Amino acid sequence: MNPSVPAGDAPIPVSLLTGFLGSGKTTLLNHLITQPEMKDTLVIINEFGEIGLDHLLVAHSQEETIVEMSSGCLCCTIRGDLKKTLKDITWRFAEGGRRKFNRVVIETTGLASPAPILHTLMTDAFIAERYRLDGVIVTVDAVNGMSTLDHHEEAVQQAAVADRLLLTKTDLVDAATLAALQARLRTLNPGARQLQPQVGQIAAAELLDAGLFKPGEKMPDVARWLNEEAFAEQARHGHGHHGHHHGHDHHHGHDHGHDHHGHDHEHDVNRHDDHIRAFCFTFDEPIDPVLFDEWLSLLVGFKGPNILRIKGILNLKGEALPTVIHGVQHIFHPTATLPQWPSEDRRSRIVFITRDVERATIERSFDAFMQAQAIEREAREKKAAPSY
Ligand SMILES: Nc1nc2c(ncn2[C@@H]2O[C@H](COP(=O)(O)OP(=O)(O)OP(=O)(O)O)[C@@H](O)[C@H]2O)c(=O)[nH]1
Repeated sequence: MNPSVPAGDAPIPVSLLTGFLGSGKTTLLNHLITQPEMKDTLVIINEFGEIGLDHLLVAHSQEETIVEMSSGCLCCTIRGDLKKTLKDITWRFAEGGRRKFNRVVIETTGLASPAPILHTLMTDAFIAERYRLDGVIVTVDAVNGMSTLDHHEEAVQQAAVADRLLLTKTDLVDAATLAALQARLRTLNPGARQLQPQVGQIAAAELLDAGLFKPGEKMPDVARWLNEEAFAEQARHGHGHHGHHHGHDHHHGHDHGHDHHGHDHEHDVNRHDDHIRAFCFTFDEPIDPVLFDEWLSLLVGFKGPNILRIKGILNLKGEALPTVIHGVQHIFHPTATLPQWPSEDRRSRIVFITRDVERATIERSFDAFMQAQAIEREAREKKAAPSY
């Protein structure tokens, strides 16, 4: 982050709304756009060229339809390239030289992993300078959620990178079904806040400003953002990643004509989740910034696609102030220095959500790297020292 960027030019927060087909994204958006908090928000509905998605808010979803809501929220549907749209809108939605929006919500089709969109936001120089990811909001249908997670890896990936997990259609399931889904999602992604909109009804404030930096806020709420407590809590309960809901009958008794999973698929349950790990690392001692950077580059170089998300606060040697890191797979937001430590706790803390990467692998790679570097340094120092 560049602190010299004047406040007026602060990057525009972008929320990504995604979730499996029919999980309630449109219903949610229809409620959101009427709220005063959404004034000056540009909602982009990115259909990736798909047809037949019937969006209530745009009666005829022709290419580039733009609708202005009475709340002041602007909505447009795009079929093309999101990158191009994000570039175009900075001037297309301007009046008298002033941008007409100060926040963007992107709703995307439910079938994809969100990683490519997150990468677009973080890597394209033009976009990364003007926009910043505020949060990933994922709708999970309480009726079909279990089955969707069982059968579609993209759904597992969506849940794993979410900042907010919205459990929709909870009115249609019993308490045990809901509890099992909540527990499964908590295992996948302990840090995400779980919320339950009722037929799309939820306050926009619950979803927006999910990122580290809030407009107008000097000191970000690191504890809320990192939520490492939730990771620790999850580890204490210790059921890690295996079939904690196996014994439950998540048949919910409603016949929606879709539910033929259950007993005969029991062995398949959780097969995608089995790959996902969520854990938090702490380092008591300040970390050498150069070594840390090298280690992290190595790690993401080898394991990049499987490191789904990293968030962390670092105590770097020689730095009085904490540094925050935030990455999605091998792509990192520019690191930021916070104006002060958020609490007495000066340890470095990093939360990881990974796929097929064990906590021990990361731990060992860190230790091995640091040790190897220490040995090399010692050897160099010996060489340099005068011999008597
Ligand atoms: N009972 C109930 N129905 C809901 C709820 N939320 C959404 N629905 C219904 O679920 C269906 C699908 O919702 P949509 O909002 O269209 O879902 P979507 O994710 O936008 O769907 P796609 O854009 O096709 O991926 C609609 O018939 C909604 O009315 C809820 O909380 N309770």
